[in-house]
Amino acid sequence: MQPIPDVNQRIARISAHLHPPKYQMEESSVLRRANCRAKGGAPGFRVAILGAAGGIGQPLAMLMKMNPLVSVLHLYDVVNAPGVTADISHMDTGAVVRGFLGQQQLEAALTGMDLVIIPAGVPRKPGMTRDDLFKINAGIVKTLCEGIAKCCPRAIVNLISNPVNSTVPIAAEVFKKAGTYDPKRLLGVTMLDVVRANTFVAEVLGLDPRDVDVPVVGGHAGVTILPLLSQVKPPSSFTQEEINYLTDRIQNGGTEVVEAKAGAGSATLSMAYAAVKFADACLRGLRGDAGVVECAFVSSQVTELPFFATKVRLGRNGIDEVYSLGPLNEYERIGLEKAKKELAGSIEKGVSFIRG
Ligand SMILES: NC(=O)c1ccc[n+]([C@@H]2O[C@H](COP(=O)([O-])OP(=O)(O)OC[C@H]3O[C@@H](n4cnc5c(N)ncnc54)[C@H](O)[C@@H]3O)[C@@H](O)[C@H]2O)c1
Ligand SMILES: O=C(O)C[C@H](O)C(=O)O
Repeated sequence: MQPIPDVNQRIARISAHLHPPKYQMEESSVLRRANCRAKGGAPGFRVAILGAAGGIGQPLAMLMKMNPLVSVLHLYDVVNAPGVTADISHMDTGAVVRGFLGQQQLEAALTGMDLVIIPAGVPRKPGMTRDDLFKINAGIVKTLCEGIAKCCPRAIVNLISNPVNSTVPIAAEVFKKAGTYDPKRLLGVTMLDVVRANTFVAEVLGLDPRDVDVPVVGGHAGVTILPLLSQVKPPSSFTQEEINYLTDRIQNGGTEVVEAKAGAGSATLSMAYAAVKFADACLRGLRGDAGVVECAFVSSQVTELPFFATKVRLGRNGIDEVYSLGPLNEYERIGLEKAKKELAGSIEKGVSFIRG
């Protein structure tokens, strides 16, 4: 007996859903939502994660799917984006999730985005510096930023890929070349240094880390990571031994994780937590919340260097204000000179990569 036509159509539809064409995740997920009358268009921001299938990208995607400020979440990677997208999309939170695989889907992933978070690129192995990642990650960041300049030039960009001290200048140069550069919208993510500093200082002081605020300035590698222990809140005093221990541990927190993972990568879970904390601050700023202040590596006139990490106030257009360093003690002034020396070279390396 011939099946009646509308049963045939239903079978075809179900079969298409069970066996979606490999490179058409976007179309198949739109179809599925249409058929199920999924509710889209909830108020909120559109966020893309580039490198979403990686060690940072996956927990970051999960945490962003849980963020009530996010209405649309685009997950882009050159591998495994379909699996991560299918998995995350089953979470019963508001954001609509769409996956994008490979360079040919980059533009679709970026179009219309308010915030783009970039954890794409290779991580360190024991014995490597972050600068050793430049060779591979510089090109990745360049390509992704060219896509941003073309498809969502007004998006806020949170750049995680290392070496941050060079990749942020690379991104700025790409945007300048495209005529889209807005220094208020490009932020290198140094939040993990603050998260670590809060944790380690709280341990020493015997406090809850949630009650501690440590400004960390400079950049995101070794001596360029400069915790300002004289400005810790609540106001606290430390012995010289505690200052040496804390400064060293905060500056080498990344290496501590790289060594403990013994070849299996660098910080991913604490980084995803830090990235979400920072992205949430950017989204609250975009929403118009007052007094949203976090540390980030940004275009700056605080020192003679063109980029520097300090506290910044986030608003509807990205960075509303870059704060000065505040009073430093002698130990911090010496640290600042060391940090600036190394930062100058890393920034120049990023700029030259684009300018040639
Ligand atoms: N800023 C920070 O505080 C901080 C902290 C931790 C790690 N990181 C850096 O973040 C980066 C990612 O770390 P991870 O542990 O997630 O690495 P990972 O290797 O686990 O994941 C990286 C992901 O990027 C993807 N990728 C590679 N090339 C791409 C491209 N052209 N377009 C899109 N995606 C691409 C890979 O497929 C992979 O899924 C590293 O450079 C690491 O050093 C920065
Ligand atoms: O240390 C690394 O290479 C990753 C990251 O920059 C970190 O600080 O954990």
